[in-house]
Amino acid sequence: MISSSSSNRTPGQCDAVLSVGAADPTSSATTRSAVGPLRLPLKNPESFVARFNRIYASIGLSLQVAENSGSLVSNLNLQKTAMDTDITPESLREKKCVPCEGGVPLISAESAQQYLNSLTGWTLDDEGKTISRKVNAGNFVKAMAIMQQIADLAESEQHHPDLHLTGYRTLTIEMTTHAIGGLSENDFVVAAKIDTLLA
Ligand SMILES: C[C@H](O)[C@H](O)[C@H]1CNC2=NC(N)=NC(=O)C2=N1
Repeated sequence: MISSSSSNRTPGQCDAVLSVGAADPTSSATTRSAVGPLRLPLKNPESFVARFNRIYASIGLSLQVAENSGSLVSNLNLQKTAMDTDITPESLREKKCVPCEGGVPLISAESAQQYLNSLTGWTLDDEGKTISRKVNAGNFVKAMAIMQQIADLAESEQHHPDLHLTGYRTLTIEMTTHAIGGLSENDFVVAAKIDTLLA
């Protein structure tokens, strides 16, 4: 039975480790992983995790959810060290967004800070749910052209920013994952690719 350990959690929320390249996220063979809270469906959370692992095993992904609080803490610390060294502008640009209608890991504000180190000019909002970058495009026509480039990128990734053009040339780009009401790795992947567009 999957249970969430802490009383301030919303229903269905647990700690989870998502690994690439190893079935056992605590194994030294694990090369890449992301950790953080995950909101599970309230009905049949076990079958959600089992189905996730069946579907994504073919591309080396595995999801592990904490059964209780204590045991995962040391694993999380171990994974966090591995994850911090994995995030680079290059590694983010190489990734492709994961189709998302919920069920992707939510990235904590603390992990978001690690990701931000690989981006240019992006800031995290106070709630830790959105990252944004403000750009002076020079003039209105250039701002519109940048918006179109970002739109093409977002379509190819199937992950979309909120774009605000104000004061005729100031573009504010916001990334959040609407399906989970916060940040997922998709936001940082698109942000890194936008950085390349703007460089
Ligand atoms: C299936 C498809 O990936 C989803 O509907 C996408 C589309 N683009 C999206 N973009 C963003 N920013 N958040 C989402 O949750 C989202 N959902």
